[in-house]
Amino acid sequence: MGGWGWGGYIASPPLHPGYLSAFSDRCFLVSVLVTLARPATEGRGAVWLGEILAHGVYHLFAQCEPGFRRLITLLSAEHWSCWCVAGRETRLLPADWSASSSQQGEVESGTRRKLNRLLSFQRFFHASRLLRGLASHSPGSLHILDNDYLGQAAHMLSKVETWNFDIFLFDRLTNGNSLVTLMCHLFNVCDLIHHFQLDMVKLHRFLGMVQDDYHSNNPYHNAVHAADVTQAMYCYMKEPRLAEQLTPLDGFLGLMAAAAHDVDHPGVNQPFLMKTRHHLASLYQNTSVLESHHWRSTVGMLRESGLLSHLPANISQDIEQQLGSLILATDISRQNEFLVTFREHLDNQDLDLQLASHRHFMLQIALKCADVCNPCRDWELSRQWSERVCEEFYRQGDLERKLNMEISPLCDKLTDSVPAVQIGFISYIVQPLFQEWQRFTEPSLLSQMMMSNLHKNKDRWSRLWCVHAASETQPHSEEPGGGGGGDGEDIS
Ligand SMILES: Nc1ncnc2c1ncn2[C@@H]1O[C@@H]2COP(=O)(O)O[C@H]2[C@H]1O
Ligand SMILES: [Zn+2]
Repeated sequence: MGGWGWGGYIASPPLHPGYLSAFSDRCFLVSVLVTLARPATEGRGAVWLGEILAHGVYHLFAQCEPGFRRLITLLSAEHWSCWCVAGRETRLLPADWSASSSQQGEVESGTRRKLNRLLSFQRFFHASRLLRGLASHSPGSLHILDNDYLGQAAHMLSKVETWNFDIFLFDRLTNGNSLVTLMCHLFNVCDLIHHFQLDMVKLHRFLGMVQDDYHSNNPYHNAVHAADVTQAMYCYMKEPRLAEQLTPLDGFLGLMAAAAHDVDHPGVNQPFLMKTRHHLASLYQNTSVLESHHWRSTVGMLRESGLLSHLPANISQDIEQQLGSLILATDISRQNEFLVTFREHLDNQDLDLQLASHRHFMLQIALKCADVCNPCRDWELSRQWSERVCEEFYRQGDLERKLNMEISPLCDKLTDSVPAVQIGFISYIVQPLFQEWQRFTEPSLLSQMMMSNLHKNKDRWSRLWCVHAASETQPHSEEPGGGGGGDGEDIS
């Protein structure tokens, strides 16, 4: 059961040529574009899509409209700011690009005309997806559901603050739109739409983009996880000690950060990105690589949707920064840093939630709790998350095995069983954090219930681990790691 590997990052591992296969086509495309758009090509003034097409990736364009949002985010992070579309050709230009006056004039008028039409460009790809039968779930697809389903979903929403809220069922009832539906509901009940004078169309567009940018083929890091974390975050922000002090801005930030905190997660972890020298790892200098990407992608979508465009620039900038600080706090390698500070505050009893900085710290802690709260759910919900997260780890491990790379901790399906991974995760990550959370929220029925679930679930995984260990010694042992739920039936 040893070998708990949080934070065991690999320093400067070798580049493996096959690493791109770990990513979706969209990630691959962004990788190609960013490589081609690097300042090394600056001498030529522009990078033409035609060249990229010549690399044989055109078909990827048609599938990857969210990639363009990320691309723009990434490029703007690297001071590439000009974007224009001319016929079938797209140029990516550095902000300080200089060229002959005729070229420049052509580009400037093209830019003026086309820049504002980025959304039309996106619509082109949406249309393309529709034509090829690849339409994704969108908020608009809700109407195809039977009224019974919508009625049941609405009924669930009326109890959205209950801890045994079944997000998997809710996702089915909303036809895969759990994140959008949940967020719209919570924004309504928290009066955020009215308070911030939000445009409902823009809000829907933003939430639809966020939901679509989660990878639905990830077993764990998908939009349902985001919805689950958002529901938990809402429960935590309703804890009396916090709720009494939170401002509408805090509520807005907490829910937005929860919904977007893992957006565009590739289904592999930071060490994997580092050892395969993925462009995101170098862009963010091997530090909070995924979290930085989640944040920058969120900012890109916020700006693209125009959701905050009616607010003064200093306010929207502050919101973007605070979202960053919240999302970056979910980096699990920073767990100890936050835990130590949290404990110190509780020991010294010096948390003053009238201070914006202290409220922000508590939002960071609440989001961290929400992100790892799945072992505190009812067994049936908790077990599903455990199996999903391990499945994602094992996929990474299988890929590493295939690529002859060292298999990352927790990712080897042949040695890291689901019960063993769960016992380690609960003992080293979840329990220490929730013990402090319980101190902070005391007296809280929710915290009591979560701690009770946590202990029961840990006991159950321990029993399953014994069953698993015993089966390992039998001549006809079962496939390791599989069917935690099935085993659960045997021992209950
Ligand atoms: N039940 C679980 N078992 C093991 N690891 C988990 C579990 N739940 C969450 N995690 C890990 O904790 C991390 C918290 O941040 P992420 O959601 O990015 O990724 C999560 C997983 O890597
Ligand atoms: Zn997460």
